[in-house]
Amino acid sequence: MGKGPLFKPRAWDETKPLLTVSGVERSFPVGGGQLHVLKGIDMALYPMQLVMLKGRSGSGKTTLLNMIGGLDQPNKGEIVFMGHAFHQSGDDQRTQIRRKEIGFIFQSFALMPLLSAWENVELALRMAEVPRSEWKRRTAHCLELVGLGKRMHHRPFELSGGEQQRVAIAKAIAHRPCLLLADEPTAELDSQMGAQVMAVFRDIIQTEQVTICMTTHDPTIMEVADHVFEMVDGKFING
Ligand SMILES: Nc1ncnc2c1ncn2[C@@H]1O[C@H](COP(=O)(O)OP(=O)(O)OP(=O)(O)O)[C@@H](O)[C@H]1O
Repeated sequence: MGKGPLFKPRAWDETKPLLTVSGVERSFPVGGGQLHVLKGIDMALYPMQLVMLKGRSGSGKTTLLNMIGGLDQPNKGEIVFMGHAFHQSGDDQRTQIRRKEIGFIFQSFALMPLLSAWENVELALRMAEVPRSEWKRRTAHCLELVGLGKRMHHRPFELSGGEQQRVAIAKAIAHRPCLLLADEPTAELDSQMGAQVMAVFRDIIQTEQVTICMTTHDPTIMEVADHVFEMVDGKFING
């Protein structure tokens, strides 16, 4: 294993946003017309915040999350992430920034079924081109962080839904992103497992100094947010 600190602490200025969304609009061509999904979104994410997006099904939460993560671009408006203008940059440029600085978690856990928890996390490090010499230490650290120190060599089918989601979290933070985006991460879990996942989120915000932006429908989950944005008809009704 490597020597020295696992990583340098980040020098965040917590008063400066990590990401800003200004006047963002997004529509999709549907049946010869345009479906206006986002109609002028403004938001800011600050370092080490836990932010939630709520809104009825189809209100545009996933569409917004995709744009924040650089997977899609707005028709109008600006998205600036750590000084990078996502609304003006090309696919390759956004992909590079995303690989380095952003982690994704989905409702279904997106694990490789034949690989153990350990191998799943290692795969994420390989994909992010983290030097091989760091894999062992980082993998052990991430799995311990999500409370799976004793289940490192289990494969997904040998783990509960909550444990699988925690492997997915370990995988998403392995390359040490500063922004973690999660689309309904607790939707397939019972309330106890959902609460465990939220406790892990709270923990990694501190230990990894990461910002988390997630969507949810669950009012009890929203109680632990630093800020909740509510989307109605393509706009936020609170700021
Ligand atoms: N690529 C696309 N082409 C056409 N329509 C799309 C596209 N992506 C999303 N939409 C439409 O935009 C609307 C918003 O979808 P979105 O997935 O963002 O909603 P959501 O709030 O995340 O919903 P849910 O809570 O059900 O996940 C929906 O009506 C959807 O059908």
